[in-house]
Formats: sequence, structure tokens, C-alpha cells
Amino acid sequence: MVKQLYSIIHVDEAIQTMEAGANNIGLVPTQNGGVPAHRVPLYRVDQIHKECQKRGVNLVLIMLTNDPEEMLDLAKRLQPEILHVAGDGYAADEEFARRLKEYAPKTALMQAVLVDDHSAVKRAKKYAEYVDYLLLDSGLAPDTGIGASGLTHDWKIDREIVESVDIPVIEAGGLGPDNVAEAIKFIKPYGVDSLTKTSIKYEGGHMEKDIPKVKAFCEAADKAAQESGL
Ligand SMILES: O=C(O)c1ccccc1NCC(=O)[C@H](O)[C@H](O)COP(=O)(O)O
Repeated sequence: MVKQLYSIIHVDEAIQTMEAGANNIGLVPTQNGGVPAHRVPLYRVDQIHKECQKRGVNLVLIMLTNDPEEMLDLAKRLQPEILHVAGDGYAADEEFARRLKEYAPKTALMQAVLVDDHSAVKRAKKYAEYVDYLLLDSGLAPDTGIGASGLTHDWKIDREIVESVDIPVIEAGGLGPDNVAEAIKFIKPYGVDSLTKTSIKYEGGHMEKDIPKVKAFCEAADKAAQESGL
């Protein structure tokens, strides 16, 4: 089971998160969009990427800008394992997927799907024709994009999506050590993601990973996956 942990800011935090069991390290490279307190300067994204590569962990970069040219420039400059598109006003299309392969041939494309109602199934099936991963998520806030809500949504829709697409699906939205096992057993996703419930929150939107909670999340996810034969 892939365990994806957001939103990493510092190199030491990334190392501790990987040592606690994360296979995907998610962060917000500095861009025109997203929670300002989560933006990571590009030189530090490179440092974190080196630590990921030493450990065989994927670096996942979220795109909260709505400008596809800015996304492609970031992909070209940073060459992450996964580019996660989650802006509030732009979703990847076939042309974007084609151009990403030119700019960053080894970078996989992940599209966030806002699971607000049953129409999410149709959108997910469309994206699945040309992206490499789907991430099913809750909440859409202007200027911050899809996600980071700390809220769950209707898992029945997610299960239907997992059953109807042929690409890997990562489940997100309000997951933590307390409910990740239940989500895995019900939805049977390829991976799970957590931000809010595995982080310590400070004033001004600042957060840092709560390493014991990250460890508990990863252990609970692996146990549930094993019990479900995933
Ligand atoms: O990392 C961020 O700052 C961020 C900001 C806005 C949207 C998404 C963001 N992070 C990426 C994710 O996809 C989250 O991990 C996902 O939404 C889960 O969030 P949560 O419900 O808080 O666990």
C-alpha cells in the first residue's frame, strides 16, 4: 500500500517522514498558488528530492497554480516522480499530458478529483484516459485548490471509481491513523494520503508532520492492506 504524506516543508521533516513509513513525499514547490505557509523554495525541493532518491521514495509535487505553463516549467526544472494537478480552476487535459512527457519524460501525472457528488465518477473516468494516477479528495477552496480540508467525503463514490478505472487511485481527504484502515477495507485503493490528521498545526497556517502519527498512519494502512489482500 502506497502511503503519501503532505505537506512537507523541511529536509529533516522529509527524512523523518520517510523513516516513519512514507513511500510518497508530497509538497508545494513555490508557485503562484496554494497555502503560502506550505510553499517550499526550489533549492530545498532539490535537497528533499535527493533524500527521496537515496531511499527509493517518490517526490510528489502539487500544482495549485492554474497556469499550465507554470506547471510545465516547474516539472522541467524539478523532474519529480509525480506531478499532482489540483488547482481550483485547471485540470490536466490530453495536451497537457503529452507536453509533460516532453518536459519531464520520467514524471508521472496525477490528477486530483474533487469528490463532491456522483458526477465525480464521470470526471474520473475521463481523466483516467490520459493520466497515470487519480487522487480522490475533498474540499475546494479558492486560491488553495482541491484538498487539504481534513474532511472525508462519500466513500461509496470512491469505491465506484476504483472499480471503474484501470489506473492506480490514491484515496485522500480526512484520513488519519483512526480511519485509514476502514477506508482501505471499504474502497480498496492503490494508495492513501494524509495531511491534516498527521500534522501539528501552528498559528498562521504553519504545520509540521507529527511523526508518531505518521508512523501510526503507515502501520495501520499496511496492516489493513495485508488483511484485505491488497
Ligand atoms: O499541501 C498543501 O498545502 C495543499 C494545499 C491545498 C490543497 C492540497 C494540498 N495538499 C495535497 C493533498 O492532496 C492533501 O494531502 C490532501 O488534500 C489530503 O488533505 P487532508 O484532508 O488534510 O488529509
